[in-house]
Amino acid sequence: MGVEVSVEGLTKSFGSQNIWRDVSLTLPMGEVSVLLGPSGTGKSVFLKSLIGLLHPEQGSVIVDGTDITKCSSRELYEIRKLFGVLFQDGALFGSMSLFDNIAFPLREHTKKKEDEIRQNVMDKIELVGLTGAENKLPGEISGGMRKRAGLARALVLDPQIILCDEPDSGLDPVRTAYLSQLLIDINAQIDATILIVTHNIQVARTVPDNIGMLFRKELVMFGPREVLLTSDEPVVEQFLNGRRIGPIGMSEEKDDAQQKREQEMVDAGHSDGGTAEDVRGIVPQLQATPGLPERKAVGRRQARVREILHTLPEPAQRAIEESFEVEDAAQENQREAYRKTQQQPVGVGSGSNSGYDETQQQSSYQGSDAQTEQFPAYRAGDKAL
Ligand SMILES: Nc1ncnc2c1ncn2[C@@H]1O[C@H](COP(=O)(O)OP(=O)(O)OP(=O)(O)O)[C@@H](O)[C@H]1O
Repeated sequence: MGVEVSVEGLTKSFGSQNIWRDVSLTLPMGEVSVLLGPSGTGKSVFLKSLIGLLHPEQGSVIVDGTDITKCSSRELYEIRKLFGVLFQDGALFGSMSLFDNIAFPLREHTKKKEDEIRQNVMDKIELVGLTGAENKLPGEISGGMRKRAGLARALVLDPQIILCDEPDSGLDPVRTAYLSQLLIDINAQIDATILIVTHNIQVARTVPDNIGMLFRKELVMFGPREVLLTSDEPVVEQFLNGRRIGPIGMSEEKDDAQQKREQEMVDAGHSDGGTAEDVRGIVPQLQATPGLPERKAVGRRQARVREILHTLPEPAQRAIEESFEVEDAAQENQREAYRKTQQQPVGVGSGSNSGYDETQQQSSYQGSDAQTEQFPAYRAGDKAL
């Protein structure tokens, strides 16, 4: 089960360069959250601050009751075991095979025997669709494969908190869709608290329970995904639609005069670079693959959000009510499909029509062959990625 991460008044600078200030948010236990923000706003710095790799000057980060900004290095070492982190570039050791890279945390942090380590590592390799590539060096595989190897390594200690820094960067849209599904399925199976940093709007719209956004050295919002997705804040609207027109510039700060000049060009018929379609608004959140347990986070989040509903903007309130209806129906389907996988098959020829379908049965997160069905293309061969 995941643990809550509570950030209060966090401020980080490098020398005289302030990155962000007074950031407060809570990653609810077992929920999936996404952090958005233009390049250079300090999203990676934020992730690194959550695991104590960087040291903010002010504020606190409470993980499982411990403030990691103030604890001893021994306590920090223990707390870090709760985390699985997928760094932006996979952060693999170039001289080690994928197998040894993925085994590294187990050899470093546990006393498991080699045959147990092998089993665990091969399970994770299969989970992310890298079977057959375990003996390759990171330099011999594609960027997308490195990313998946990094995810396998992040999962190998069965983390309670998973941090993913741009898991989709370098992946094509189809592989990104598989990765999104994989993250939701992992959440359903181990109920881990997940934070994903991404620029991918499709991921932001379909994966998380909560979304936050960093801009101009501040957290401009963080909350239920419907709040940001229905927001008419200019910065949110511009970011979601990928337009040049708005407060975000090529460098982060854009002054009023530049905004005015660009608006005049667009008014005169020049494209603003965005899609014609407005991509704000709610689309259904991804559900766990049928046959897996329901995501426990869904019910907990509904209870939590109901309590704060009256404090949210009107459009978000409406969108949340609608989301709840869709979620309730989807959860019921999920439960029903899961129940079927749990039923014992009745003897052949007994005339049973229990609906049990062995081909649908999915085993658990640990070593499931069925899990890799989420990566059929990968199973067919990893050359493509
Ligand atoms: N160790 C460091 N020392 C000094 N400056 C740093 C360090 N790490 C990051 N920075 C600076 O902090 C700022 C934010 O960097 P960060 O990588 O967190 O941005 P980001 O929002 O993740 O960007 P992107 O979306 O492009 O990955 C940048 O200006 C970067 O140069």
